[in-house]
Amino acid sequence: MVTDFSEYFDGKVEAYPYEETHDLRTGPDLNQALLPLLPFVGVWRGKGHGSYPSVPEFHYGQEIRVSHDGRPFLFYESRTWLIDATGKPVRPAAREAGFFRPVADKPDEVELLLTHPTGILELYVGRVKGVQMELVTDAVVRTPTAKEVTAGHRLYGIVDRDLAYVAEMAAEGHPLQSHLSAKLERVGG
Ligand code: HEM
Repeated sequence: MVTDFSEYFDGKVEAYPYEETHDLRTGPDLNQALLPLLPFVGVWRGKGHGSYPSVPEFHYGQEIRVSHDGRPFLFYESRTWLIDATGKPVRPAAREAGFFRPVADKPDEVELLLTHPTGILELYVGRVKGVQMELVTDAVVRTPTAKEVTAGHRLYGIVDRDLAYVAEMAAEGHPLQSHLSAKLERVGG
């Protein structure tokens, strides 16, 4: 095993040299394969509402960023925070990040790899129809300490220029059912 790396370091490295953007007016051209997913590129912010049989109803704020670097995939990240009845932040909540991958030669098909800091990895496959995207889990992988999430289903759509979605999950012995719904405004891109 190599333990002396000095021979690999022959000077300073510049910052990452390629541009990434959530704004279609700047940066690299959008890869042609991403055209069906174009409406989702941007920065989105809004409020959502959640529930589950074992969980009291909650409200949350959310920011989603969907960006590209010219290659045929989208980077996706979402941060959420619980809010009270007046909209005041209560605490940070779920966070997730991943990649949307269009399927070559099948413009209406998409794959999504999504990771959660709660020890869960979700692999979604889905379809894009106009400004709607429906995704179902093909696999869910969990660390030994994660909650028992076994399936997910998400429907995203552009509604009146906003990004709206509903998300269902099967977890902790409960069948697939609603956990989240939200509507987010475009705030960037
Ligand atoms: C907008 C994003 C989300 C928000 C704001 C949110 C919020 C919550 C809240 C407040 C709870 C109650 C327990 C707690 O306070 O932590 C909860 C429970 C839970 N959430 Fe979420 N969640 C989100 C997304 C997700 C996602 C994407 C998954 C699965 C991949 C997930 C899986 C779970 C599970 C397994 C539980 C526990 C259910 C049980 O114990 O029966 N959540 N969530």
